[in-house]
Parts: sequence; C-alpha cells; structure tokens
Amino acid sequence: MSQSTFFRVFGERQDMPNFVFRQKLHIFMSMAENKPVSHIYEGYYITLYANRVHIITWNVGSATPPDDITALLGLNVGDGNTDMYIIGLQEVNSMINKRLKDVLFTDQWSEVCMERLSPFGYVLVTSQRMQGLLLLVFAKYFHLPFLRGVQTETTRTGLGGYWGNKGGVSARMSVFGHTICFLNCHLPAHMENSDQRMEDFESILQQQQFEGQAATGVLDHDVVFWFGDLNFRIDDLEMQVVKSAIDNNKLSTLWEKDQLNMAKDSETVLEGFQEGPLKFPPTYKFDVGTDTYDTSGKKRKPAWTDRILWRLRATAPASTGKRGSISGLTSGTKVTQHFYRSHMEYTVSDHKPVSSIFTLQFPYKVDVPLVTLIVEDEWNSVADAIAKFRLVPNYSRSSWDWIGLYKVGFKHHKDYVGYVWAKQEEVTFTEEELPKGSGDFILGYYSNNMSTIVGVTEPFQIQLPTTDLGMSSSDSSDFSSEDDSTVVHMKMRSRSPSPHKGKHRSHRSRSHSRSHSRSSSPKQTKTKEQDVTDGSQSSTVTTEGESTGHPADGSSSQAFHSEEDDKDTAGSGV
Ligand SMILES: O=P(O)(O)O[C@@H]1[C@H](O)[C@H](O)[C@@H](OP(=O)(O)O)[C@H](OP(=O)(O)O)[C@H]1O
Repeated sequence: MSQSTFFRVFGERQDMPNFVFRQKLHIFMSMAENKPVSHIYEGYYITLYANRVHIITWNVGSATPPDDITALLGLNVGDGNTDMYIIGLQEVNSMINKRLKDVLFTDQWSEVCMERLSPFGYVLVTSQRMQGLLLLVFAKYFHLPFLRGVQTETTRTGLGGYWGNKGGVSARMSVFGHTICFLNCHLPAHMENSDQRMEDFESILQQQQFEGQAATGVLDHDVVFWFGDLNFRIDDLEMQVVKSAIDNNKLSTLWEKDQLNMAKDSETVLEGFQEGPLKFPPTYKFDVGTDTYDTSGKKRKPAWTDRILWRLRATAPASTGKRGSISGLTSGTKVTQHFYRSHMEYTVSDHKPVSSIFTLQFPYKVDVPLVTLIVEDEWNSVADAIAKFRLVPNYSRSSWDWIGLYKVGFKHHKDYVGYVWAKQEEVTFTEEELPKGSGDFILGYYSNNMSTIVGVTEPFQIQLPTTDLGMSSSDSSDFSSEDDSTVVHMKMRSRSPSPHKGKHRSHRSRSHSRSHSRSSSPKQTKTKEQDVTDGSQSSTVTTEGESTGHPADGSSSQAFHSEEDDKDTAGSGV
C-alpha cells in the first residue's frame, strides 16, 4: 500500500513523519495478516481500533421507567458511533410481587432499554440482577462475535452480607481481545458510613472472582468501569453552604469535601481509579417529580452519590489530553472520557441519572470471528435460502450449535425468527420456514459451548415472491427430526422495527475473509453429528444427547456443559 493510499483510506495526516508512517503501516499489515502486534511504537497509537462505550448509572427509586429515555441514551444527539451501552440501575422495584413478575417476564427497565436500543442495532449481550441492582450490557450486533468469555457476578453486602439490597453486580468479557469489567454498586447510605462504603467496596472486589485464566478478579481486567449509587456525601459543610455553592455554580468548593475524593488520598484500594471533574450539580436528593433538593423531614444534604470511575490495569499517571479530556495510558490501552454529566430532566426518582461516554483505544484488535457465515446478498427465492459456514481451527464445536435468522433490530440472541441446527457446513432454509414478508435480516451462529453468538453476517434482504409464500404451513411451531438441518419458524417475541428502511445493502459475511462460493442447489443434509468435522479445518465437535427443544432453551447447555465453557476460546487469542 502506498503512503498516499494509506493516508486516503485511513484519514491520517499528510504531514505524518515518514518513520511514523512506516510504523503504522507495519502495525496495520501485521493486523491484516492476523499477526498480533505486541507493542506500541514510540507512543504512537494506531487509531483504527477504538470502541465507544456509553455508561449510565441511575438510582431509580423503585419508579417505573419514564415515557421517553431517548435523551438519557443520547439517541437524539448521538452520531451512531457508540459501540456499547452499559446501564447500571439501583433500587429497581424488587417488592416480592414485582420480583416474581420480573422472573416470569422481563422487568420493565430491561424491556424499555431493549425497546429503545434495538432499532439502532444494539442487542442485549448480558444482564445481571440482584434485588434492586440491575446491570445491562448492550453492543452493536456485529460486535457480538468479538465479545467473549462473558461472565457475571453478584455480591450482597446488605445485612452483613446476607441481603442484596446493597452490594455489587458485574459483567466481564474480553472486547476485541481486551479484558473489561463493568461493576455496578449500591453502597450503604448516610453521611456517617463512608468507611463502611469503602469496606463494602473492598469486600465486593474480594468476593467477585471469575473463571478462567485471564483476569479472575475485577482489578485484573485491562479496564474496569466502576459506577453506581456509591452513596458518598459531602462532609462538614452546612446545608446552606452546599446549596449556595450549587446555586452560584461554585461546585469546585464542594469537591474537596466529597468523601470519595477524600478517600482517594488514603485508600489503597482506590489507587488507579480515575474520575472526570464533577461539573454537574449533586444528583441526590430531589423531591420526586421536581428539580428541587429534598424538602422532606429527612432534609438530606445534596451529594454526588451517583458516580462513574474507571481504572486501567497497570496505571501510569493520568494526563490531561486535548480539549480537557482525561486520559490514562497503560498496557497499550487508552481510555478517554468525553462527557460526564447528569440528566436533570428525569424526575421519577429522588436521584438524577449520570452518564459518561468513553473511547477505548487499543493497539491491536482480535477481530477474526470463530465462525464465518456466507450467504447470498438477497434471498429472492427459496433457492437462495442457503448458508455456508467455516470454523477456525480449534473451535470447540457442539452438535447443539445453531444458526439463527434474525430480523435487523432484534433485541437479544433468543429473539430469532427461526433457526437451523449447524450440523454441516451448508444448511438450507425451506420454503415453509422462511419469514413472511420482506425485510432485512442477518444470520448469527450460536455456540452452545460458549453460550454466545460467534459469527454474524451483514444484513441481507429477504423478499420472496408471494407465490413462494403461498404454501406456507399454518403451524409454524412444528419442527422436524434433528437429523435435518431444518429451520424452526418461531413466533417473534418482542420484535422491534428495523432501523433500515427499504434500502438494501449488499453484504455477506462480517469477517476479514470473504470467500463467496455457494452451490447452485440446496444440499439435502443428513449428516450425523459424529461426521460433522470439517476435514479442512479439524474443528472439534462436542457430541451430546438428543435435543427436542429449540436452541434458545439450551436443552443441552446444562447437562452437557463443556469444560471449555466460559473460557476465552481456544485459538481466538483472547
Ligand atoms: O434501599 P435500602 O437498603 O432500604 O436503603 C435505603 C436507601 O439507601 C435510601 O436511599 C435511604 O434513604 P435516603 O436516601 O433518604 O437517605 C434510606 O435511608 P433512610 O432509612 O434514612 O430512609 C435507606 O434505608
């Protein structure tokens, strides 16, 4: 690649010194050939591998979700470049009757978040609930194959560790090969409990241990985001002084009395944690339905109870970057905070939500999918409804792996239109089982051993002539013998509108490798699971018992849980 082409393609500065160009080109070429790049040259970051993460924390005070959370999610102002949404809530209504309902159905907060985010291409990666604490992790659907080793943890610290009204819930994963942990905490309330808050935080860190070789403790992760209702208060200052500072926008006078800021100087457990400046007024405590600080008999002093911090594994001194952003540098990963703000317009709770947007920059990126799916750009007839797939060597395959057909705008991996067991490298979707009507769809390959989608296609259009659909079976819930690679057409659960209106984009597989062969006629599949091994790639196959359920029920996932479960996949470099 010539220097001028490199500049044009990657938008790099024309006046880049030649030696920097050569270093960057070297990194780029190494990555293009899937060679890991283990170090950074002279402090120059290649800017290709940035992930934008939007974090929200909100003590919702048992309220039902407000009508519109568009502004909270920044969907009205965003440029669509956010890769992940992390939503940490506290005090989600967990009265016993509500809790039972939430077990049977999705809770209202998860539902409203999925409802708003799915039309923009975000799917729920994982969620964890512990009484009032709820953590939701969303990502653009095409990132799913690169979010691996997803695990969650919960720790109760209420009533001496027996009650989950206080504590922490976390989700960890490797994101394009870099380990990240998101920890949502609700620490003890009240002014006098600052030490207890620190003790509980330490206890949460100690107790939360994940499986696997890489990053077993929260602080072992390359990046940790710690957020929640941390409940720290403003010491010493009288109510009137605090309120006057808020009214006169003299917030800096309150910073040094903020208990969390003060604890940073003395508590070793807080070493390395960084936080942006608190330029928004304290987010606690408000009269519900207003922007007025507490007028109740409790007369709580305003405080920054709701916080978002981050930590890089091997910390270097924080530096102030361009445009006042805060940066840190370690292990080749860089975190830049863009916003740290509150949302005063939300009044359903006695707390205001707080949000922050971060860019994570990585010197390299593991972005080779474990499974590459290949489909036609358009399915205009039933004969087009074929998918082929290739597995990377050492992929821990299961005979319960399946390929889901998803309408673009789907909410989570179970929100499929239909599926086919992935028993051989070419699978067909029969006429009866194709979705009715037209639209943009993707295929996702679900790994039973990893409990996640490990390969996706780009959107393709299904638009079948009505005659093709005329013979559709009225009973779409039937399914055939498991020996057939047969799509089971499921009733759509909680479907969302597609963000793509009409315009078809011609894509096949989301991967580096784009070989686009397909046979002209659908192959009838009768392969038994023991024969599934792809001769050219020697993938391993886990052989289990018979399945009678649909894949989302994970009929095999408990009884036949592979030892490889939850590991960052072999051969993935994660
Ligand atoms: O959720 P829990 O575990 O029941 O804990 C309560 C919660 O932290 C409330 O925010 C707090 O009210 P304030 O925010 O008004 O302090 C209340 O204090 P209280 O007992 O003084 O009402 C706590 O008991």
